[in-house]
Amino acid sequence: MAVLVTGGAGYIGSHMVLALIDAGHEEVVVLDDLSTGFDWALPPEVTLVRGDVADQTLVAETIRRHNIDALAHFAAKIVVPDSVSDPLGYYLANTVKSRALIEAAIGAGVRHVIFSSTAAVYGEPSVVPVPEDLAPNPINPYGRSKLMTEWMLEDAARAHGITYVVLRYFNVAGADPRGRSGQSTPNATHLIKVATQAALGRRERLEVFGTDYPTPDGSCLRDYIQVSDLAQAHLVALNHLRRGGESLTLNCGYGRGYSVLEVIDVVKSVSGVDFPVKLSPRRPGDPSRIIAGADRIRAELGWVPQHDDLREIVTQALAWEDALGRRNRI
Ligand SMILES: NC(=O)c1ccc[n+]([C@@H]2O[C@H](COP(=O)([O-])OP(=O)(O)OC[C@H]3O[C@@H](n4cnc5c(N)ncnc54)[C@H](O)[C@@H]3O)[C@@H](O)[C@H]2O)c1
Ligand SMILES: O=c1ccn([C@@H]2O[C@H](COP(=O)(O)OP(=O)(O)O[C@H]3O[C@H](CO)[C@H](O)[C@H](O)[C@H]3O)[C@@H](O)[C@H]2O)c(=O)[nH]1
Repeated sequence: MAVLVTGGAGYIGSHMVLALIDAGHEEVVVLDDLSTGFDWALPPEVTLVRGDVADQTLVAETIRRHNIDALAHFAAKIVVPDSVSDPLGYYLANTVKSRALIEAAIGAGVRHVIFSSTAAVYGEPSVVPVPEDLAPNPINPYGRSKLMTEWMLEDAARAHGITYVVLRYFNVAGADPRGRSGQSTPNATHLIKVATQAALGRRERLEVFGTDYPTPDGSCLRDYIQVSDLAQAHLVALNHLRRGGESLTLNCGYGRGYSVLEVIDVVKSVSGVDFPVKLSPRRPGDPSRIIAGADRIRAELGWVPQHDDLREIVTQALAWEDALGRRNRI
């Protein structure tokens, strides 16, 4: 039995690949078009199939050739403000292409699917921390594009007798503690990544998007989950499904929120650099606060996070950014 990881050359997918290899998993096959991912992020024992998740012939051939029983679907477009300016591009990448992938995968015999969903499906939640059974109400095309895929997967699983785990990630950050992978996307927009670049002098300054939100310091609150902890959540989800466990939808977060200004303070403190910060207007599509109700995944899967510490997350992100800068100069 082998696992197909779509988007495995990307930030989170590459950590899933490392987690599978570290756990001694059989064959790991990555399907990635390298649009935002990097082949060098993959260990040599992994098979990389370069292509599009919507190429049904390629998907079916890959699944049959490698005897794949489980699919972990990470490939997507992921930038919330881009989804506001290019909604149809996001519905194509995240919804239409996922439909094609799910159809081809089920047709070729895949039994289990783990899907990378997002806290963005909750929109501006009425309850914080957000429980999984709160009715989703996304406020941007990114969240809607992912929610539609959740629904397709749920319906297709019921109709075709397969099982799935939908993982709704909150804000993913940090890097592999052994320094093998991290967030490498050029022009990335994620707060901790951008702040570490400012600390290392690779950006002139950091902009804070909105200081008039109804939060204690006026900036947005987010629940930052360390990327290897998140990869472990996928491993336990995979084991659950292979043992015959039922389909589940689970939040992935620590259940605690930090404001944008608090995150900046931690990055300044860890790096020792007082980089310039500009207070700017709100960014389109941003909810004011989003924090995970984090109990269900622990109860259902026995997931135990190892890196629930913002200073550790920032330290890893800084180390990765530093190494990436040196690598790119070579
Ligand atoms: N980063 C976060 O904070 C966050 C939060 C919630 C959910 N997610 C979800 O996690 C998943 C992974 O995100 P990431 O941060 O690793 O992003 P990423 O951009 O680093 O990785 C995406 C990978 O998918 C590949 N890809 C994109 N479209 C493809 C296609 N059509 N065919 C084949 N490969 C394709 C890219 O080349 C890249 O390697 C996404 O589904 C995203 O929606 C991310
Ligand atoms: O330079 C920056 C970058 C971000 N922010 C702020 O920091 C917070 C976090 O922003 P990110 O861009 O890091 O992350 P998002 O919360 O927008 O989105 C992330 O988490 C979501 C779930 O909460 C989605 O899953 C999405 O894929 C993922 O990018 C937001 O309030 C944003 O306005 C800034 O102030 N300045």
